[in-house]
Amino acid sequence: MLALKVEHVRKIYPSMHSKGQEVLAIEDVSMNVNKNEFCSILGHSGCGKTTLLNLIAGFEVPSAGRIECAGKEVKGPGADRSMVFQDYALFPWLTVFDNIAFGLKIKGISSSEINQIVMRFAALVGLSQFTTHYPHQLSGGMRQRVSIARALVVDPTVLLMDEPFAALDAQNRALMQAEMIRILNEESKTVVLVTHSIEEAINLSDVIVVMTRRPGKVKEIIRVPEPRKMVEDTPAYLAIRRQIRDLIAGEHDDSEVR
Ligand SMILES: Nc1ncnc2c1ncn2[C@@H]1O[C@H](COP(=O)(O)OP(=O)(O)OP(=O)(O)O)[C@@H](O)[C@H]1O
Repeated sequence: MLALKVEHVRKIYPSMHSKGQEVLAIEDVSMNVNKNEFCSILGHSGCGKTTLLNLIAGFEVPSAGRIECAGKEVKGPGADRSMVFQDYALFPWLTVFDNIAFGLKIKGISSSEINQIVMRFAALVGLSQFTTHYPHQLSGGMRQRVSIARALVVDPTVLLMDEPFAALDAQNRALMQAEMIRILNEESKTVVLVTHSIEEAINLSDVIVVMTRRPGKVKEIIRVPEPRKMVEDTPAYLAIRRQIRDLIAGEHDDSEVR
């Protein structure tokens, strides 16, 4: 079953530098993500990865094409899609509990039910002991766990993640990748992840979309042979990493300002 359908999507922005000019960010992007699949988007800086994610989130409107989430056309932000940002985007004046509860309070759910759901998701991300803490009292990895719990608590059809682990050091990044696999084993979800890391994409994904340089188009869609079970440095792992590296390295700079 399809969770997400992106059909021939184009995005043109007005240029931030030259008045009257336009930037063609992505062109004719089509991709499907099945329910409970993990899809990563890889490509050079500026190829339009965040643009694509923002279009799926409904923060931006496509200049052409169409996006559907669970069969419904995306026309703006909605509770069926939640986003995890690189900088966590937590509310600093709210506790961990209230940050996680935020989306539920908007839905008008009773406080006893909210309590139950928040504690379940706090446990899922390993923060049961920290629900009364404030974001500034937490490490980067813990803040990102709060952000993931806050996004999952509303039971979105698609979880969108924009370089969620990029601000973490290498050790915490590896830890969060392992945590993500554990969380998804307990709480099946459709995920679209934007990342710069080929290894992160291989470790987490069922499917990897490699984009061309700007204007970003789909260069290749690669299925990971053994999703979330690939062992680093084995021949199969090295082969897929080489394939993706070659695809990205083979990209010449054909960026244009329209
Ligand atoms: N709001 C905007 N207005 C004008 N141009 C924009 C806007 N947002 C993005 N762009 C341009 O669109 C292109 C794609 O940007 P985008 O941030 O989507 O790329 P990216 O692949 O996510 O980059 P990075 O990997 O560096 O985060 C870039 O040339 C960028 O300058």
